[in-house]
Amino acid sequence: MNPALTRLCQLAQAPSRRIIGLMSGTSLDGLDVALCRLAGAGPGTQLTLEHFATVPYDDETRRRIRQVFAQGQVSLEYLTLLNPWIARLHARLVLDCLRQWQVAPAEVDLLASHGQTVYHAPQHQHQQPDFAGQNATLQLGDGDHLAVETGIITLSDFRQKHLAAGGEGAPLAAYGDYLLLSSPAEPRLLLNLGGIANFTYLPPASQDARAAFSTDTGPGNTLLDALVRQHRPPLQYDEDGRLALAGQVHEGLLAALLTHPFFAAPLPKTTGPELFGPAYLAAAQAASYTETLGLEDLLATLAELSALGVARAVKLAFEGRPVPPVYLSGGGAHNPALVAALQRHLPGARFATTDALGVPPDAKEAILFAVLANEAVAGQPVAIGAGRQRVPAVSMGKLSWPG
Ligand SMILES: Nc1ncnc2c1ncn2[C@@H]1O[C@H](COP(=O)(O)OP(=O)(O)OP(=O)(O)O)[C@@H](O)[C@H]1O
Ligand SMILES: CC(=O)N[C@H]1[C@@H]2OC[C@@H](O2)[C@@H](O)[C@@H]1O[C@H](C)C(=O)O
Repeated sequence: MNPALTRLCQLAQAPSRRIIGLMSGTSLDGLDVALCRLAGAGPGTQLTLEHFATVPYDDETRRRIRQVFAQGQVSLEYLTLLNPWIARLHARLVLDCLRQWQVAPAEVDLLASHGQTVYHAPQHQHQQPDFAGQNATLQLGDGDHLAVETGIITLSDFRQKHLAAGGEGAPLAAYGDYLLLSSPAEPRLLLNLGGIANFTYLPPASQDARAAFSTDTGPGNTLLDALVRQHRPPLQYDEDGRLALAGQVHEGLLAALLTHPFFAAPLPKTTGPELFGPAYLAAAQAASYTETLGLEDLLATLAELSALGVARAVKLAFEGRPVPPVYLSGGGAHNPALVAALQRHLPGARFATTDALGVPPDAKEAILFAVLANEAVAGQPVAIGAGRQRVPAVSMGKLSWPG
C-alpha cells in the first residue's frame, strides 16, 4: 500500500491533527497562514490556534495576480504559468512561517490550501450563453506543487465539490462556523468583512442545524481598496477609515449603486469583484452625475454601501425578527467607518468580534480551511443547511501526496 495512504489512515484515526490552513482572498493583501491543532471532528471539533500570520504579498506578486484577477479576457499562457507559480510561492511562504515558528514540516500532518481566487462566476453573474445556468469558480495554486515543495500531504481546491453538489462554490464559511462557533443557546450572525462581505447564520445548536447557512452580501472592502490604490498610491487601503470618516455620504450616488439587482436577490447568493469592480462604480457615478466627487466622499458612500448590503441581506434573512448578536471578522472589522455604518444600519444588534468566541478575527478564514481538511480526513459529510440554503452535505478538498 502507498505509505502516504497508511499515514492518512493513521491521521484519520488519531485523536487530533496538526493542520495548516491557508487563505488568500479577494483583497490580495497577502497569504493567511494558520497552524491549528484540531481534536475530534464534526460538531465537537476542538480548535487550538498554535500560530497565525498574514504574510503580505509584495508589489510584484500583486501585479502578477492582477494580470488575470477578475478579468474577462486574459492570456491563457500567463494563466497557465501563474497556477504553479502561486503554489510554489505559497509553499515558500508556508516554509518561512514554519521556520519562524520553529516547527518542522514533518511535525505538520496536513496542509489545507484554498488557493488564490482569480475568477468567480455564479450563474447570475456571468454572461456566457453557452454555459447558462452553470456556476463556476477558479482558484489557482495547484495542490501537487504545494505537497511536493513542503513535503506535507495537501488538500486543496475545496470549492469544486461544493459546485459539483449544486452550490455556487461559496461561501464555505457555514461549515467551519457551524462546527466551531455554534452555541447551544444563542443564535449568532458571523459577519466577515473581507474584499466581499458575507455572513453565516447559526441557529442555537439545540435547533435544527439545517437552518444554518451563509451568504455573500455584496462588497466589503473591495471598492474602497480599489479607489485608495487609484488615488493614493502606494497606499493599499484606507487605514482606520480615516479618509472615509472625513467624507460625506452622497445620497444620489448611493441610490444609483443600490439599484443593482444583486441587493434584492434572494439568499443565499455569492459575488465577487467581477461584479463589484470599477465598471460598476463608474456606471453609478455616470447615472448620478458624481464623476467629480472627491475621494473622501466616495469612500464614505462606499462604506455606507457595504453596510447597507449587509443590512439588506439581514432583512431578507430575518424578515423583521430580532437580529442575533453579530460577531465580526475580516480586515474590514478594523475599519471604523465601515463598522460605524453597520451599527447605524443594524440598530439594536449587539456587536463583538470573533475574539469573544476564541477565534482571532483575522485568522478565521484560514482556520476554516483547516477545519474543512480535518472533516475531509476524519469527519463525515457535514449535514447542515439543506435544500433552499444550498449547503450541500459533502466533504471537500482534493488530496495531493508529497511523493
Ligand atoms: N486598519 C485597517 N483599517 C481599514 N481597513 C483595514 C485595516 N486593516 C485591514 N483592512 C481592510 O481589510 C482588507 C483585508 O481584509 P481580509 O484579509 O479579510 O480580506 P480577504 O481575506 O482578502 O477577503 P475575502 O474574505 O473577500 O476573500 C484590506 O485590504 C483593507 O481593506
Ligand atoms: C469565490 C471566493 O473566493 N469567494 C470568497 C470571497 O471572499 C469572501 C466571499 O467572497 C466568500 O464567498 C469567499 O470566501 C470565504 C472564505 C467563504 O467561502 O466562506
